[in-house]
Amino acid sequence: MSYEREKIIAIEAVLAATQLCEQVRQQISPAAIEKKDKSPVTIADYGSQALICRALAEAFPQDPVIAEEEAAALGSAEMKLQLQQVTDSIRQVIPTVVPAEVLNWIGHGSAQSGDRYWTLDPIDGTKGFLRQDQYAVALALVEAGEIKVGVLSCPALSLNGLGPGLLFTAVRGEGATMRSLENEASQPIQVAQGTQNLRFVESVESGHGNQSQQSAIAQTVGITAPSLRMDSQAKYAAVATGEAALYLRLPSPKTPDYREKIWDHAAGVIVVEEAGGKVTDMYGQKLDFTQGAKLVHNQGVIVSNGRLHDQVIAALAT
Ligand SMILES: Nc1ncnc2c1ncn2[C@@H]1O[C@H](COP(=O)(O)OS(=O)(=O)O)[C@@H](OP(=O)(O)O)[C@H]1O
Ligand SMILES: [Mg+2]
Ligand SMILES: [Mg+2]
Ligand SMILES: [Mg+2]
Repeated sequence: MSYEREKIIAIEAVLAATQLCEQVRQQISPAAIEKKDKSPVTIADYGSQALICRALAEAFPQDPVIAEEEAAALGSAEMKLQLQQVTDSIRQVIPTVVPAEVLNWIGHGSAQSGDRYWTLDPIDGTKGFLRQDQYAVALALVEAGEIKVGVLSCPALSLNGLGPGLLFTAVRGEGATMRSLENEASQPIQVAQGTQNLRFVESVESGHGNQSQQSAIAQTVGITAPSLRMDSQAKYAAVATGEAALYLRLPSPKTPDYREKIWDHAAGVIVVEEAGGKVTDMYGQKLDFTQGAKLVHNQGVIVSNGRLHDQVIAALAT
């Protein structure tokens, strides 16, 4: 089956959401709102989710969407001002929009599961976004547990003389491409082929991984250079383009029972796989996208150029 229409709609929606995020970011300091789990969310996270869910609901009304943000939180009485700000940010794209519609669109992303579903992280790396650093808008289509389409926008990323502002797209069996956000011309991308000057990427936030174990494993497989620390699924883009050979995300000793969320990975996974790389959990198992919002059957995420993969899994087993 061809996924041409899905790809076109997904790219268009992610580009519109990216523009909204960049407009909010360019205001001197986008404000953080604290969620129930103490993690930050901003006007732009909600605006991005509203725009993308609206586009998906219109084009693919039957498809469930499993997205990060919840409408209930933004719809509460004490969030009236923030809901108005989200509505205002969307007004530039949809002049007639009213707050109730915004909540409906965000709520469209609250599906729990589906055989065919979309998964969306409206801003991945919200902490990076707030620091004016790396973040991503990440959208993927999953069918029967297999990721079929991934679109990943990295508005603050520059690579190979392109950017800042890159868009990565992958369709199962068709390869992965990269383009500038401004220019439609795209080029195929490929993971690192050689064995020289290899680097690895990891999260900026030490609480999202195990940095000491990550550097020990990298050294065991011959990577001696210090890690490249990056927020968001921009780390997957770094591996997919050969900028890094490995992305290590091992469970943090502070949150050993944490299970990864599907929207933090799906788009990045297909971009890396279609660029010739490999993604598994820390035990070498495939990530299982059939269990709803969380990767309940997996722990840790290992993303590599393929070549290094077995060595990393072997090092983790000892
Ligand atoms: N304990 C723990 N372990 C692993 N992952 C966690 C944990 N807590 C949160 N998160 C998720 O991390 C997402 C951001 O990951 P990053 O790798 O971009 O983190 S970092 O900003 O570079 O530190 C972040 O995504 P966003 O909320 O979309 O920013 C969270 O979903
Ligand atoms: Mg978040
Ligand atoms: Mg995320
Ligand atoms: Mg997010």
